Amino acid sequence: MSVIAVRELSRHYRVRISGERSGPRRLLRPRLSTVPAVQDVSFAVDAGEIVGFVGPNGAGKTTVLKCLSGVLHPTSGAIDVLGFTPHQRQRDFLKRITLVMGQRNQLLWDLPAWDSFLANQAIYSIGAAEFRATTDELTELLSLGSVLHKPVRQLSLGERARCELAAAMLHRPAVLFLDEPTLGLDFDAQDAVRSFVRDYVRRHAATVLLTSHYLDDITSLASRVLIIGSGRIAYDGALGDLVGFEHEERVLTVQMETAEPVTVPGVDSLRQDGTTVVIRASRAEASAVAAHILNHYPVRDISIAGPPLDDVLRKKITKAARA
Ligand SMILES: Nc1ncnc2c1ncn2[C@@H]1O[C@H](COP(=O)(O)OP(=O)(O)OP(=O)(O)O)[C@@H](O)[C@H]1O
Repeated sequence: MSVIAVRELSRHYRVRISGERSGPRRLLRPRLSTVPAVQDVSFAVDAGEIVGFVGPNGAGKTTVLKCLSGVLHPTSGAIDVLGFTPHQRQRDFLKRITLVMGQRNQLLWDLPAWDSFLANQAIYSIGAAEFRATTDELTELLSLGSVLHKPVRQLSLGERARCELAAAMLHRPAVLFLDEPTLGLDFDAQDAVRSFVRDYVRRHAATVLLTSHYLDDITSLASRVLIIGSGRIAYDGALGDLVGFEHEERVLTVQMETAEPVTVPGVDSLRQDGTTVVIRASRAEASAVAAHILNHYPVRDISIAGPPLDDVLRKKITKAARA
């Protein structure tokens, strides 16, 4: 059963064209043009799925997430989230979703995060027992501890990001729209956010739509990806299928006994660093390349693998950007 259903969603922005008129005419009757940010986007997400939503800058990801969370009204098309029409912003809808943006700013700067949590408790009418249980759970999952009681301005970026995430989750949403949740964080903080999302989904069977330019977020959390390019969906399917589909390339990593330079006839993509040789070859050529090296050079170890998932995804995103 779909928790999110989007049918032929389009969202345009009206923007002022600068420089075409001058003086009072420019202010009174500005010339406007239409930017089609998202066009005819359709997809559905089932309960408990984590779907990665990726694409180049300006492809329309944030616009779709804002439409799904009711911040923006679609220009045309239909959206259903948990049986609600998001732009109607019904209270029961808002209590079951969250939108987390990379540039977060819901915590009050001069106060401890705990005070903002209390404000959210009132906004979402969370009962005392539920608030205690949820804050205990979030404190454990996000390792918040003493951080909650220091003024937010004294926190590191990573500590602040974890508090912001917790603040956005106090009402235990069933659907999470996460827009660049690890933006600007160091590796440890990125890991903390990822394992939080994984655990939260497991505990609460939540549904997640996640955008990120850090492809590690996508490959470590999502089993399915939506790729958007120039406002249109370019791919919707399992991550595994994407790899299988594009997976024509093989990467041979060879550990040589000596640092003697290696050459393979007909192969351009060969990098050698001392005794380590890395060769990219087509799937059809890979075994012949391996045989050539084994026959002509002293080899300590050889492995053949597909390209890293990140590479496959990156290529697909670049292709979507050009389409
Ligand atoms: N308020 C706005 N007014 C006019 N145009 C806008 C507005 N917001 C977004 N756009 C345009 O709509 C398009 C899609 O923007 P959007 O922010 O949805 O992309 P994105 O995929 O989230 O990009 P990024 O990865 O850079 O965050 C872009 O061309 C952007 O310039």
